[in-house]
Amino acid sequence: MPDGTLIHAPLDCCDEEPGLLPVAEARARLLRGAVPVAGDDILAPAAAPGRVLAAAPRSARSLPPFNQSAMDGYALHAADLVAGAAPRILRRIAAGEAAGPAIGPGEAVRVLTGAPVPPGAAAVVMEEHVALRGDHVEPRRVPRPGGNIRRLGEDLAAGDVLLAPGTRLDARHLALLAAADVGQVAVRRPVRVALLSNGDELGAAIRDSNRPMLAALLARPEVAVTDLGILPDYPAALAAALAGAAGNHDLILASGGVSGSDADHLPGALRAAGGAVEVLRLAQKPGKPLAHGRLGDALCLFLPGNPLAALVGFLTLGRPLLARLSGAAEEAGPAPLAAMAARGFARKPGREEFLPARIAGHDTSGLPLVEPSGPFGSARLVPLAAADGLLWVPAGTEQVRAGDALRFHPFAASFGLA
Ligand SMILES: Nc1nc2c(c(=O)[nH]1)N[C@H]1C(S)=C(S)[C@@H](COP(=O)(O)OP(=O)(O)OC[C@H]3O[C@@H](n4cnc5c(N)ncnc54)[C@H](O)[C@@H]3O)O[C@H]1N2
Ligand code: MOO
Repeated sequence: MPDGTLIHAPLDCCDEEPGLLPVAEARARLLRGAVPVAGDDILAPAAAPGRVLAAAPRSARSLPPFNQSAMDGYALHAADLVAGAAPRILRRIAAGEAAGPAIGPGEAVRVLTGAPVPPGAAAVVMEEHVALRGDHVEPRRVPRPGGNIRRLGEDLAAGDVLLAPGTRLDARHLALLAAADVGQVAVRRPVRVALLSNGDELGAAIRDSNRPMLAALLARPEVAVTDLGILPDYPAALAAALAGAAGNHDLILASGGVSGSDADHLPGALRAAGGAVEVLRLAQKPGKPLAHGRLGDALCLFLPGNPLAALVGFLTLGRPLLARLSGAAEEAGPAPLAAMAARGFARKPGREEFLPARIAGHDTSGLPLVEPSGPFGSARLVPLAAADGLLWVPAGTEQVRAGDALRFHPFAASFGLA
């Protein structure tokens, strides 16, 4: 855990600065102090998309709930699964109707997709594969035993576990829960996040772009946000706001005022409020300065002020931290896609880099060809808005050449951005 110490690495250089912390190590440190929120909500599944399961729901029924026809056709007895058979059609069963009595040799039943097949039926022959002669059916293609019948319980037995705790419920899970007749699920209560921006300049000379960006990133069913607005560069006011928020939030998320200058007050304010804080300098570009800590039961994550740096810090560290707090099983997020550099560019080695990039085309195998969407700058929002995702460049790379294999985080797939 952070111990209240402010760590100031030397500021005399930038990308070659020694001792920068790898992002993976920073993520591990943040997650070490984070446990899922305690407390469940009991909800109807339809009210719970996006929420994280706290307990494993069990199926209230077997699936399929009875032997069911998978096709429009004719249910046949095992004795009639031979060439030349011509059983008599006894009746018709549609989906939702009762199966009725058993059939014997020489007997068939007209069945529609989803209908129960009668006892004694060994297979269903599709209607396209028969000839009808009066009230007799002649299979032209003999189905294999069991053919076109979905067997009772072949997918699930009543009482089976449907989903693991930690599952973030999405449309697929809602369909399964509905089919299995699950009326209620236990989900973790939302993670309570207090969001603030820090800086005297905000709202006047500079508009606050980080708060709406972070609020949009936090606008998810498993998160409940309190917007604390813009707080001034006044340590006592900052400390009071942090102390006030800590009592009833799981996470205080801020941006600005972390890089350690005489105008950066957030880490000091957290200490003054009685919290523990660790200021990090990450081998990440953008998003080098960052602080994290704890005040009472609330975790704190202070992102850098430059908007692109705040975004990258949120995506690489804030997202996994929120996932941990929410109890979600997936923490690292999806792996980046394989991509290829559409053109070359030089860079300073030393920090792994997340560059706003666009997909310029695809190679013959479908691999995306990506290139920076504009000049880089951690305060530049225009190339970010024009990007399709973030291109990831390893820390050691000095020169990217056209055709180089790269990794690319599409905004939608990797970060859930619309
Ligand atoms: N001497 C050094 N200066 C800086 C370093 C460094 O290592 N040595 N690091 C630079 C890097 S990298 C970043 S990123 C920033 C981070 O600074 P802070 O987190 O302390 O943020 P501020 O100084 O408060 O603001 C930086 C920049 O961002 C603007 N800002 C702040 N909040 C918002 C907001 N909510 N919406 C829009 N813009 C915001 C602020 O006005 C500043 O322009 O430090 C570098 N400096
Ligand atoms: O790394 Mo800063 O975070 O470049 O903007």
